[in-house]
Amino acid sequence: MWITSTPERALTPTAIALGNFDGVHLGHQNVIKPVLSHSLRSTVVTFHPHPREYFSGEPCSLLTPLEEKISHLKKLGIQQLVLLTFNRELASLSPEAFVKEILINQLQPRYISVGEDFRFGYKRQGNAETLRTIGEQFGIKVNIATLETNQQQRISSSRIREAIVAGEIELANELLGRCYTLNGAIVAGEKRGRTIGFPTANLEVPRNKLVPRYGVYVVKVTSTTVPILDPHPGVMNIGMRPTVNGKQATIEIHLLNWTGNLYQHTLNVELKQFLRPEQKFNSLDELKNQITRDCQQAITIHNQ
Ligand SMILES: Cc1cc2nc3c(=O)[nH]c(=O)nc-3n(C[C@H](O)[C@H](O)[C@H](O)COP(=O)(O)O)c2cc1C
Ligand SMILES: Nc1ncnc2c1ncn2[C@@H]1O[C@H](COP(=O)(O)OP(=O)(O)O)[C@@H](O)[C@H]1O
Repeated sequence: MWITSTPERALTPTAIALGNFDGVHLGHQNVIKPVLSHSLRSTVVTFHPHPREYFSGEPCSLLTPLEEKISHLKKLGIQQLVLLTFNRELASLSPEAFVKEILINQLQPRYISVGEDFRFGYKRQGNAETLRTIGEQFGIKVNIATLETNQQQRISSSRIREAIVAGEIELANELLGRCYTLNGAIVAGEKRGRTIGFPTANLEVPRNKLVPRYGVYVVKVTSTTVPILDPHPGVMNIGMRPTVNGKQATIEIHLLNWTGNLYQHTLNVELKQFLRPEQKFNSLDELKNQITRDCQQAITIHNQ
């Protein structure tokens, strides 16, 4: 849901300012352009925690955890993110009560845009048309966006999640309209990588980030905290490292033809292609030979 709202009341329930309210940062171009008049702010409204988490009672892994969502929305020039706490009280509001108590009383929107399949209110009783009808009574224009499709199928987050879990990263990227990205800080590992000629930076992602299928990927890496070539090509292994009897899953990145220190820095890793599943090799030499081949394949793919 996207709402253009006035600023005074929008700071309840929880509003996260994404940028300068006098203007909008447009991605990396560093252009500041005033686009809104009459103090309206472009606002994205989302539920937090995710309704799926609320109903299942279990933490669920997400395509875009909150921090990452904020970063994407900032790049798009959205000025404010509003989080509605999804709890029993919110879930029990009728569609009319949701519109009046949450939207009208607190956000004061002038214009709302939702997707065709939007559902809201107790037991998902309200839909996009309901919102339009109720909105009209309050002078709010409701835009109903038609759904994007791919191969005649609706693009849904569950379809994207399935592709990521299956390692079908190119399909996931096509459906997302951008590359699936892992963000996090680089932490110390067992310092073995450097001894086999392939130092690998260990990435720590948020606990609720959906981790792709275990295996080796071609990646592109950017960072705002370290002067690496932007974006820099690399290879990434996700998994248990059976060759070295790893005890827990790690996400490790080797940057091609690069040396430097990445500890404590933050990397954004864009997944481009799945190369192969993880394997248990009989020796470190065999592993090293395979990683050499992975790097060669990655260079070919990057040059295409
Ligand atoms: C491109 C690439 C492919 C890898 N493939 C495998 C693999 O198939 N099997 C495996 O056990 N470990 C694999 N690894 C992980 C290595 O075992 C790991 O990087 C090495 O043990 C160094 O670990 P350290 O960073 O904790 O020192 C791979 C690493 C990279 C960078
Ligand atoms: N090309 C490179 N790719 C990834 N990390 C590199 C590279 N060159 C140097 N490094 C440094 O080496 C570290 C990884 O070395 P490694 O021996 O695998 O140690 P660790 O087990 O602590 O990850 C990285 O965190 C980074 O600081």
